[in-house]
Amino acid sequence: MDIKNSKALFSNAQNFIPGGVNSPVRAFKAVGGDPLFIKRAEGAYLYDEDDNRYIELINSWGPMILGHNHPEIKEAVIKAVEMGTSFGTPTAKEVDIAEIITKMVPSVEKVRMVNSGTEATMSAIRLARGYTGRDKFIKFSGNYHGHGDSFLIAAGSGAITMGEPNSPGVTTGTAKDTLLAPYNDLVAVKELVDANKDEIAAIILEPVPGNMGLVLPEEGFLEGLRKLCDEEGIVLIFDEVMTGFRLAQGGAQEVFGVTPDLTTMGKIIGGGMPVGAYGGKKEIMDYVSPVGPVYQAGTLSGNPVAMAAGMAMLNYLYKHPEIYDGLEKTGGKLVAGVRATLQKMGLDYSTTHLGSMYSLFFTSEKVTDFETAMSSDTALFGKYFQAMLKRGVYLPPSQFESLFLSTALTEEHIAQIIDANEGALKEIL
Ligand SMILES: Cc1ncc(COP(=O)(O)O)c(C=O)c1O
Ligand SMILES: N[C@H](C=O)CCC(=O)O
Repeated sequence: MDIKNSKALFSNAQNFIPGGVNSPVRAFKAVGGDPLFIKRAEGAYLYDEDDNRYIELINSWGPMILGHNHPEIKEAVIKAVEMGTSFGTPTAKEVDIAEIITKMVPSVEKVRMVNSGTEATMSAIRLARGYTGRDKFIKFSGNYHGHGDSFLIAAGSGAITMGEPNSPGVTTGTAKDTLLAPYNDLVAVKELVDANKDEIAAIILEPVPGNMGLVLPEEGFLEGLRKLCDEEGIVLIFDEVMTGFRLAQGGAQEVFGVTPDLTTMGKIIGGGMPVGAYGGKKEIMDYVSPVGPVYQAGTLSGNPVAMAAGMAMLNYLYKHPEIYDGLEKTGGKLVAGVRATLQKMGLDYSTTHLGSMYSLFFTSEKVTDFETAMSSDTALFGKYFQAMLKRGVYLPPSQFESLFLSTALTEEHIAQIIDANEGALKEIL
């Protein structure tokens, strides 16, 4: 595969951008080789600067659930740009998007738009603290909530991939208020709550973590957290930046039937533009300024072009609920094919799957938390990644990221990915 243009760009980029990238995992450090510079994308494909074509299994880290350059989203963005790119005033589009979000995610009675998932989680924690008058919160090892200081403690995603789950630069003062529990371990959470009686403002979690690879909640875990939060006056925050509008219109909370107090959103909500949001019970959301005392603001929040993209995406998903069954079937076929190959080759690697999210872990342990995810052979994953890339399939460049499928994938693409998987495993083992 000729990637000389990508190589030249990466070499020059390193002169001006730390590591040559604007987000660490993109640098391919965990899988070796040079990152590909992407020129354009259409449907299920990415095209790099050397005009190589790849079947897409990241989809911009989740947002592109309808594949790339979907005509309805493209048209909405072009129309919005023609009206002006930013006003810094309220707009009709913000009301429309807030209304549709509350319809799709009924636990969200009021919502505030921000510019990224990171802003959404930072704001939600501040709100929970302001509302309860308590300082501490519980997060789960290997869950990732963006790069806010108080979340960069045993963080997943790029933080594990780069070997920095606890980032330097986070003060001891900040870190002391972040309490850590193992994901899926209700007993450990109860012990933490007992040891910090009346001091915990919130429990925040990815209800279905995708940032240590895909991990599923065990039966009763989410329900147990809900009950505990009710008993202890703790705000339960589902970080649905990844799972929101992806696992169902109403996200993981709809799939598992557990209702959080606050929800953080991002990715799909912006249709590919930089958008995040946090919302939930009216009573809590009315603590946000200018109604309440908890301050949060943003020059570009509710940006009209971003809102147009997000609205087109949400409208499409709202009108086409059948896509979720379709994505579940596509995911099911892909994972069945991969499992069949593993069985045929006598391999006991672990797979996880839910709807349009999927992971293959290079470990024989059942992956249920950070510790079991970390038992994966990351060097082998790196070889697998390169072998898949050579076969025209673009995976997330880290063992600790979920794969994301889109509606643009056809049966033929799935068959190609299953073949590539078999070829890649035969090459590396
Ligand atoms: C669950 C989750 N929360 C928060 C974030 C942060 O979002 P962003 O990268 O848009 O800041 C991400 C992804 O980065 C995420 O996957
Ligand atoms: N896993 C991260 C968000 O979901 C990936 C995005 C990034 O770190 O660039």
